[in-house]
Amino acid sequence: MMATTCGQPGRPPAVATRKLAFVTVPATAGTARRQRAPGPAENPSSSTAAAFPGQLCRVLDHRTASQYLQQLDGWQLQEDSLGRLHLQRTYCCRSLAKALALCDKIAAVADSEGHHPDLHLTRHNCVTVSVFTKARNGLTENDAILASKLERISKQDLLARPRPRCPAV
Ligand SMILES: C[C@H](O)[C@H](O)[C@H]1CNC2=NC(N)=NC(=O)C2=N1
Repeated sequence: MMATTCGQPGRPPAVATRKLAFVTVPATAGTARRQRAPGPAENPSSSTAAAFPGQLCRVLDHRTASQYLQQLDGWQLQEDSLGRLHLQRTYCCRSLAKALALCDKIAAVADSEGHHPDLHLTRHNCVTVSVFTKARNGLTENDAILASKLERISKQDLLARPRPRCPAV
């Protein structure tokens, strides 16, 4: 099911569910309930596939965003030059080819979700992933869900091996 994104004319909300597929909405997120867009065969694995009319695509403040961050190991909150919050994480890979293979895996998840990160190749083998909702010019629940799904990508064969620690002298 083609994902829809924030800011599009919302279709009439269907059944609301509280717990998002991959992240738990912090209690302080208010009473906003996630509405799932009706669809011929709702794709449960594409949890950002729901239309987010109105409040559900509300921009998260720093405090709420920080609560999502507690469930996203390795991710950070970054503010860009326009003051917009992004979820950001850098993966360093074994080679440029492996970094591009990781980008390919990320792209497949993003395309299936209809929600996309910015990807930056740095230091020849590192991929910095930056996620925010462009249609809302800020961070929304969709971004936390996408980050959570990117964490589930199998990538151990692509990531740089941890450097052996020098034995204590
Ligand atoms: C038409 C298309 O679904 C929209 O442009 C989607 C594409 N992917 C997206 N990705 C992100 N991060 N934010 C968006 O607002 C967004 N909109």
